[in-house]
Amino acid sequence: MQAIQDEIKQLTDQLNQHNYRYYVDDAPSIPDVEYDRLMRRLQALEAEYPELALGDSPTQRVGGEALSKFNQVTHLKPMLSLDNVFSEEEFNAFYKRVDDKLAEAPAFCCEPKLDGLAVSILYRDGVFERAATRGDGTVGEDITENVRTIKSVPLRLRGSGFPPLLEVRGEVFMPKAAFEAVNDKARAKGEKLFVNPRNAAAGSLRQLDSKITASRSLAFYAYALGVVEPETWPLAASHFEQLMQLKEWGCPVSSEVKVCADIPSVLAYYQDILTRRSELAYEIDGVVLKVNDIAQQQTLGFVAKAPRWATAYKFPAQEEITLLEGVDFQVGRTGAVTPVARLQPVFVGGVTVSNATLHNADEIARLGVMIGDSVIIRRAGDVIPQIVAVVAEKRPSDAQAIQFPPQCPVCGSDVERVEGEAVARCTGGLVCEAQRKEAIKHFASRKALDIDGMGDKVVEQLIDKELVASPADLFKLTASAITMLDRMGMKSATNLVNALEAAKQTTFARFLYSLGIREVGEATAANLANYFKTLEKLKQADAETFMKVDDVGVIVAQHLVHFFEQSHNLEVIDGLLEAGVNWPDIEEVAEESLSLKGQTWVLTGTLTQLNRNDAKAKLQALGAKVAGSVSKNTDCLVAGEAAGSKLTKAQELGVKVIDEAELLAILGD
Ligand SMILES: NC(=O)c1ccc[n+]([C@@H]2O[C@H](COP(=O)([O-])OP(=O)(O)OC[C@H]3O[C@@H](n4cnc5c(N)ncnc54)[C@H](O)[C@@H]3O)[C@@H](O)[C@H]2O)c1
Ligand SMILES: [Zn+2]
Repeated sequence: MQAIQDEIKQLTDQLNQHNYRYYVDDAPSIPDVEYDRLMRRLQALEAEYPELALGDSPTQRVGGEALSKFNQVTHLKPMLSLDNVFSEEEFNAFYKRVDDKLAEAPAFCCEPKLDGLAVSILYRDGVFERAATRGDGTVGEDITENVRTIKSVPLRLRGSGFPPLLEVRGEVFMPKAAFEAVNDKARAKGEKLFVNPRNAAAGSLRQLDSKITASRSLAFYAYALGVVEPETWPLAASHFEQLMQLKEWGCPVSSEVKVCADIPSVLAYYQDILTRRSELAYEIDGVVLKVNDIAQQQTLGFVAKAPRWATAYKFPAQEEITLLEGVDFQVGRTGAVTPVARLQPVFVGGVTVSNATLHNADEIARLGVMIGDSVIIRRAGDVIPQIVAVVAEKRPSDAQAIQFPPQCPVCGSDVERVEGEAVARCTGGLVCEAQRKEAIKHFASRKALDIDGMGDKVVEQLIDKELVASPADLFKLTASAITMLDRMGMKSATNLVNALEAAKQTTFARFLYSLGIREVGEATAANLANYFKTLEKLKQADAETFMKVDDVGVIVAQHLVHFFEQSHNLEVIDGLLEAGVNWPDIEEVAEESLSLKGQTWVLTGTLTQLNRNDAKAKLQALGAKVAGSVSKNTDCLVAGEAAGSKLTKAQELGVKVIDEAELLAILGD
């Protein structure tokens, strides 16, 4: 008996604490299902041992206290909660309880259970007068100014026939799109996110500054009449007709509201809404089933905190609680190292979830999550499962911080995280199995070694069939090996071998670019080639020397140093040189003797003989800077075929313009 008493006390305290966080702070620390489990346990104990129920039992009370920062409003008629059922069996039991008390079988008005918060809005002579939260059901908070900002709430009723005093009750909620937008904004600022649209709606509505509420895109659906004065005012005799009446007066009502006459049609309604749940523009957590006939409702009456004539038939939860057992690190095809949460498997959103992405180090820091923590998982619709919060009070004493591995779990290369960047990356682009396909696609691409016929599909097959593991392997391919690929005859295979042979003849700039060093694009590669002239000199450079090159700042310099420090990268380079990749020497010319030294050139239109990148590299080799747009500082514009706005601008500014033939002459080609 003592044990039961202790458990009741513990559950009561716990639930009251959770109520406070949920209703007062708008910041629940456990998911609703967990709360519902605790509540059901307490209800079961109190039913068995009524004498042990405590005076402050949450089973007997609605919601939470009204916040004192708002003016308080006493409701003219209490705002109650709803009982709930979680299964067809429980629904049948509810139906039976209702049916037993009625002379005639009930029909139900079925409505989506919007996941927001209840508000009461008073209209006097059709004019919006006052709005309040439900609060503890008796006393709510005055949020008139905030509700006034919600566009779907009418400030004046339409038409005629409304009573002199009309209370409209309904749900204020945040549509899914607005929820995503609010959280995206908060994420960008590194602020705390709202766990779900309900919390976002509650947090946005219960603001002292109604400007904040106005900025949050809240919406409203009416779902009931409250007080009507005079009481004798003629009203429709069914709940559904009353809702349609509200709609005529200008109050928005969900278009999903429907009357179902028997059990099978109620169950079909439930299934239908559940199936379409993820398509709806707003979050719902079930359907609400209300005895439609008002006279029947009156016969049934109320229990402590809810009507007997209605119930919420809840959907499977989209948020659950589980344990973070560990974190694995996955390497993506671009080298991004992504932490993936390994979870104790949990059934949520209709599936069993055992993994969730943790995105990156910033996300881990924002959540403050540790291994061993209890975490709240959210899986809504087809969206990938997310860890939305940590249940701080459940943290075990041996919880461990999440450490990013210093080395790539796939290839062992260093993992680097550049300051100011969220993503950590494996630096072994050329050797990392995870990145192999992307690295070799890049190596073969047009601006790199430009291997004709070596498209993405070909690269993927070469790697999948294990014909190629590193760039140097490409040059060992024989035509007969290549014919093993899909749709590769002897002729195309021979062409590809020839293209590989031709691609060995390259330029130093292209070669550097082909290595895929982070943030070394073609322009930077060209600048590096021109500056260092030889691979030997470049390999030995330190960060300071790299930074003397145009376009190379601290970060790129670090990437370069890091790249050439790692022996496996040097091995790949040696392999390529051995395979015969070569380039003409860049002549050691005195800087001053460069013919285009100090000039700024711009290329536009289509060049027919040279490709744009080669033209650029050659101009740079002569000392010119090649810019992307024309300004008064431009020395010369090369206008290819079909040149457009840049040509017009150059002419306007009086900049010298030449065509491709003249360019070729200057380049000496
Ligand atoms: N996670 C937590 O810590 C925590 C704490 C407290 C409460 N809760 C959650 O809140 C629930 C209890 O809250 P509650 O008392 O507000 O009950 P409820 O949300 O289960 O049901 C009543 C409410 O449903 C809403 N509603 C939506 N659509 C409606 C419609 N068409 N017709 C009528 N009402 C509609 C109204 O706001 C009404 O007040 C719990 O079951 C739990 O899931 C969670
Ligand atoms: Zn790697």
